Amino acid sequence: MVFSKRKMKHFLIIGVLLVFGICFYKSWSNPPTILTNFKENYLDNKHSANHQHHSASNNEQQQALVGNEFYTNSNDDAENNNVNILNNDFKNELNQAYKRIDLLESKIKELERRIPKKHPDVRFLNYKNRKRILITGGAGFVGSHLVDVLMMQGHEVVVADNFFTGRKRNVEHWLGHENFELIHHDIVNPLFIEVDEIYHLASPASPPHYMYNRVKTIKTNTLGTINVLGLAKRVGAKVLIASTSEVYGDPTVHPQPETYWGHVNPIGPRACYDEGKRVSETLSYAYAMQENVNVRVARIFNTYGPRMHMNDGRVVSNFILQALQNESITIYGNGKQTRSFQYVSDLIDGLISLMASNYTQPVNLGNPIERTIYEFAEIIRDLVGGKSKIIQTPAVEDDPQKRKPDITRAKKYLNWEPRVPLKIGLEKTIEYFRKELARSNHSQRNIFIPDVE
Ligand SMILES: O=c1ccn([C@@H]2O[C@H](COP(=O)(O)OP(=O)(O)O[C@H]3OC[C@@H](O)[C@H](O)[C@H]3O)[C@@H](O)[C@H]2O)c(=O)[nH]1
Repeated sequence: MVFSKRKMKHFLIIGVLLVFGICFYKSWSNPPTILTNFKENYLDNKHSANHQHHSASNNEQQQALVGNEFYTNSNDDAENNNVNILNNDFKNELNQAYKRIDLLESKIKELERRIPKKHPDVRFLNYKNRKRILITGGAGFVGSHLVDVLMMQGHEVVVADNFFTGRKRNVEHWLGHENFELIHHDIVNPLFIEVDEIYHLASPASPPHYMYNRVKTIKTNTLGTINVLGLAKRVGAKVLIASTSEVYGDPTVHPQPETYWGHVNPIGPRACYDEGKRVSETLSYAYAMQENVNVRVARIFNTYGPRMHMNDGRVVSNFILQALQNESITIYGNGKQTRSFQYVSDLIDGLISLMASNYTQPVNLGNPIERTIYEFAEIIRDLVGGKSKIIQTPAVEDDPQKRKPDITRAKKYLNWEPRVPLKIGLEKTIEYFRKELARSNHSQRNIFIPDVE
């Protein structure tokens, strides 16, 4: 049988209408559970709302329809329970989603705070006056403050750091600046770059840090210094070696002038650092005499200030953190041992003056105002204003009993002396640690591990 095109079209339309009709009838007479509930309850509620609550506003009626009561009016308990569970699950999920959004927002805010809005305005130096300066350990406490000053002066600064005690955070405000470069490099391995000056600060400096891996501390101060002096020799750079008051050991001369040869235990727990620095000085003068390398040696005394590590372990950070948290302030030994503390900005001025000078012998850089460790604990407790007790714990081995720099040389050849009073410097440092504590408590609370798949 042959149908015309027109008839075929009619059959097709009738067929489609039939299929739709059957589907519609089925879904209305036997709809899924939730639809059934909705249909019945909607009609029931509408009916009772019309008859019993004529005065209720439209708003109230709507709330009755969409709220929990909507489901509790159902006759089918099992279905009703299922719907309640679904409803609670949905609410829980929604609450969790809100919490996650809150956490994400606080995380984003924290990240935004860390993105520098704009680099600090540095001075412009012309090609003739601008130097390319390498700072080993430039992401550390002292190094990063030196970076700031040299960058502000308009120089090009290259930081090489292995981030053992240094932190990217200390220099992150310079990342992306055209005059700044950060290299993840351990100076125990040679470095081949072109520079005019080198500040060699790379080495852990706090006793617990330098004792943590003694062999590595010796390598850094011997092989590391050889690599720096070799680089200086190759490219004709001037180099400043960061030495330490620890080269005087537990001194028998007081205060300590640079001419004093020291009193060091070569096999004691501090030897990796103090003997390491003594070899570092020896290497510097060997390269100066034999290879004509232009060296400067700074003997740095106890220094404190912002950007010290929370886990630094030295007396200033320990006492401040203990006082801020109302914990006991722990003195190692009887507290009669002395130290002289300089603020970090004074040290940076001294380092830059020494590099710029023609003076090639070692120079002490430190604050000559001496205090016992017990006095120091009291000063910090009073400045912080807490109620910490001051307690004594066992003395540490080979702890130098007296230390105070003779700064006659620095005054004479560098025209340098410390300017920041202890109280002012400590207040800035306390403020820094207060913020660090708040920050670490905050980030501990907000540890966020996304579980989105
Ligand atoms: O919690 C503490 C920490 C330290 N101390 C004492 O405080 C004094 C200073 O100790 P630090 O650990 O701060 O530093 P030290 O003077 O021993 O060594 C420092 O010397 C000069 C720098 O070159 C070095 O950075 C560092 O080695 C020591 O007598 C130490 O025993 C405490 O009584 N309690």
